[in-house]
Amino acid sequence: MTGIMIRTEELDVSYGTKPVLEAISIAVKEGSFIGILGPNGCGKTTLLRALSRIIDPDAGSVYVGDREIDGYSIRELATIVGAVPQETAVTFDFTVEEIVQMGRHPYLGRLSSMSEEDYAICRHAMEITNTAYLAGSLITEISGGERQRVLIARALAQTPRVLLLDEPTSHLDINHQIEVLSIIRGLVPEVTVIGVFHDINLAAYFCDTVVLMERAHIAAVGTPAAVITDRNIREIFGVDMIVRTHPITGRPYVVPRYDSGPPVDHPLRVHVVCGGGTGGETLYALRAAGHEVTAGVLSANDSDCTAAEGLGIRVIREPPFAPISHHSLEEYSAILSASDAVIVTGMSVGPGNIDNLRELKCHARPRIFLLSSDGTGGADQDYTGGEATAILDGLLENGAERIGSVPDLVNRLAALRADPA
Ligand SMILES: Nc1ncnc2c1ncn2[C@@H]1O[C@H](COP(=O)(O)OP(=O)(O)OP(=O)(O)O)[C@@H](O)[C@H]1O
Repeated sequence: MTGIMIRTEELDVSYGTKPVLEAISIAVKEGSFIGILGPNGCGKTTLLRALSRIIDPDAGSVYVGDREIDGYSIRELATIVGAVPQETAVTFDFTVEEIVQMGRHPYLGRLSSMSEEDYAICRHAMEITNTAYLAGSLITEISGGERQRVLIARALAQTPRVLLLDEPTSHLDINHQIEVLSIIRGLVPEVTVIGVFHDINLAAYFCDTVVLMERAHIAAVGTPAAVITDRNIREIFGVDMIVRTHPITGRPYVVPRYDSGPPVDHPLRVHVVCGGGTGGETLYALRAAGHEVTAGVLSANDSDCTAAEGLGIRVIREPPFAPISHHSLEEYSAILSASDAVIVTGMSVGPGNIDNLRELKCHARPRIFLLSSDGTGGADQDYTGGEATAILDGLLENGAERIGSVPDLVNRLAALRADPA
């Protein structure tokens, strides 16, 4: 054994005259969990089919262990490679138990029947996939999610060394997705697993290696962190996603960067002074309403800074725990001068961010809206010995408006855009 469990060399596959895989070369290490990702129709299922010899390539080779896949008998290959197909429709009235027992067929002689050991292996496969309670049910009379788990049990009953899974969790609810993938993860490293995923986050969490495909080709291979980047996602899936590192798992995860709303005529330039999570909803709503939004000055480790950057909003930022620099204040001052409106959220104000309010006090020109859920327009907490409260009170005396909710703010700015006077 080479340490490589399954590999392809320059694999070409086509359906009729349509090339679907072109010169695919991958090597899957024994005992690893590989996730294949890619847009619809890029060839993921076809690659799995080639790896299980369901289809023959036009050119190139598939190796299982040290041998070319064609060198195995069907029966021998089925003892090594188990596959769970994407299409789970089963039309014959077999019981769940019978379906799972089919997984033992490659091990049975022509006339021999199942041994005690075969039954025990099937029971174990059903236990770990939580399908034992369905044993006597007809496969045609259980839910799609249950059927998916039964087909995984059948593949496990083959006691394969390689498990190929085509969207193993597509019919499963979130609880069963995690349960089934945890079970499959638990089979590693005794079993080498190759799975097609549509859920990038599940692949990132469960897989050691991710293969990103793009129209018949492999675009990237590597650790989830190396492959799941905003650039790769944008280029391959054609969608803007926010890619972050999960604070607990250390794995990448993606969330959509939802579209800003349709472009509006004469958008307002709106600056948001926020912090500590008070600004996220406002930033999102103002951007969705089509305004040109800026934010800051914010500390780089503030969740509002993360939210602004995730939304593609220009943000004036300082390194974590650094005071607001002269340079940032200049930039902030220039933005305030150019803004049509400034929103101050009901954030906590302390020595680290009081300069935001001090600077704003000097800028009478833009419309100022003090947004707080209690409608008072005050700071959530004032850690400045009253200075922040005094500045906000002064702004109100000079015409700043109190706003009690984000929808009210959006409506107020819409009115302002329609009638700047
Ligand atoms: N049996 C077939 N005959 C002809 N064309 C096919 C056949 N199966 C798949 N195709 C085509 O081959 C291409 C690759 O299909 P494949 O199922 O491998 O893609 P996929 O990446 O798994 O897609 P999805 O994410 O939608 O499941 C697609 O354009 C598809 O329409």
